[in-house]
Amino acid sequence: MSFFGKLKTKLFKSSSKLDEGLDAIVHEGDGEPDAPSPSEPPQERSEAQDVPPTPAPEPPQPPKPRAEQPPSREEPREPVQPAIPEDLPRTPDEEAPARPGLLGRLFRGPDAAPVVRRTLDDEMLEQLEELLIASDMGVDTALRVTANIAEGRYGKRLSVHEIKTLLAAEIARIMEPVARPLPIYPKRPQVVLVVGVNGSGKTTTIGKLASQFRAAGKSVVIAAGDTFRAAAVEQLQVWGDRAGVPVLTAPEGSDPASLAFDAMGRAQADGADLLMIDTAGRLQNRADLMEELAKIVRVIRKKDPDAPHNTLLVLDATTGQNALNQVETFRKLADVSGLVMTKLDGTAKGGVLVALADKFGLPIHAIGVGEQIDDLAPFDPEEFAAALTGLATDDAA
Ligand SMILES: Nc1nc2c(ncn2[C@@H]2O[C@H](COP(=O)(O)OP(=O)(O)OP(=O)(O)O)[C@@H](O)[C@H]2O)c(=O)[nH]1
Repeated sequence: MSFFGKLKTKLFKSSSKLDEGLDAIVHEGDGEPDAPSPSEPPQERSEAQDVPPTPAPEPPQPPKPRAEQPPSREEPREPVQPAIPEDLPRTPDEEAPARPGLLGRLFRGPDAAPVVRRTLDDEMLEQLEELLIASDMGVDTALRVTANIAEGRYGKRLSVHEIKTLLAAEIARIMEPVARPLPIYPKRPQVVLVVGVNGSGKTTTIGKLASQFRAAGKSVVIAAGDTFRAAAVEQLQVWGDRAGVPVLTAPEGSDPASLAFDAMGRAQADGADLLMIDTAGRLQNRADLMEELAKIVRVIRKKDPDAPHNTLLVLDATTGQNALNQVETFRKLADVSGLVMTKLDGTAKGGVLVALADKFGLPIHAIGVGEQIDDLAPFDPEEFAAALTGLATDDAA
């Protein structure tokens, strides 16, 4: 509940864009209110025959007590479900599902507005495609999603809620295979190399992950491998202090590979569970960066031939389609094993995550939904799809 509520709130911009767009599309066409039949509840209950057959609809949940209702945008903070793997200790309330209940939707009251529907035709499909492309889903993904929505429904009359339900199901289907927490191996230390352009949120993500692993009883060491930016090192130290994790640093301008080697030695000597290595993100000189990353990998392999065990690429959601280029670039620079998408809060570009999943199929380990230490959550496709399409907002109404 808590995470769903927060994501819903945080993804407000993305969902409102799709929300408003879908609303406009349905109302713009031949959208006519359906005559309410005596047996039909006032809101959109006839959708059941049109919602996609897979994935299966969520079972109805009882209505939540008032205190658990999603927060208003003004409400300051709400705990986010940790992004670390599920076999690590969790607090009980994290398991709570968050689907608003069928009853909640049924009991909207007799005064609810009549349902407006529009016939699904070429023009409407084109408008849907454009809307999805404008939401940063990318052309290929937008076309495929729209085609899937249209299949078997061409000529049928659909309401906004029905389209959102179909869209959310399509998005969740694309995202399902990539939603995987950071794998944890029995190997000690498990070395996690963190790469990404400057400002993407690497430092913050390392701090958040370190904090979550610490809270789960794991010992963590951080290496401040961006030795060219004193500010980056300082920032990492602040995050390390917050998380209660040692941060190994080296003088400005010194060789990051040498720091990584020392950090590996320290992590081994300490019996640390995890070593997270921050790296520089200067894409201006790709050859240098590639050599730097390759050297880090070479030296840590002297101590463990299997290291790094994970190479996390941190991407900033607010860069939209540019995130796709960054994945392509960093896959050439390093053996990227998974993604973390930051800054999904307050951006209208969340759709890029769908394009990334569709195009690369790389695991999405976690998403950043804020600047605070607990603002890193596991990636849940259904919650994300509901939040992105505005379905969550509907349900909460
Ligand atoms: N709103 C929001 N801000 C974030 C999130 N993650 C990181 N930030 C902010 O993004 C900015 C850049 O984050 P950093 O962690 O410094 O990024 P970096 O990749 O380490 O950048 P360099 O140190 O320049 O290499 C900071 O102001 C963070 O507070 C997030 O999930 N949401």
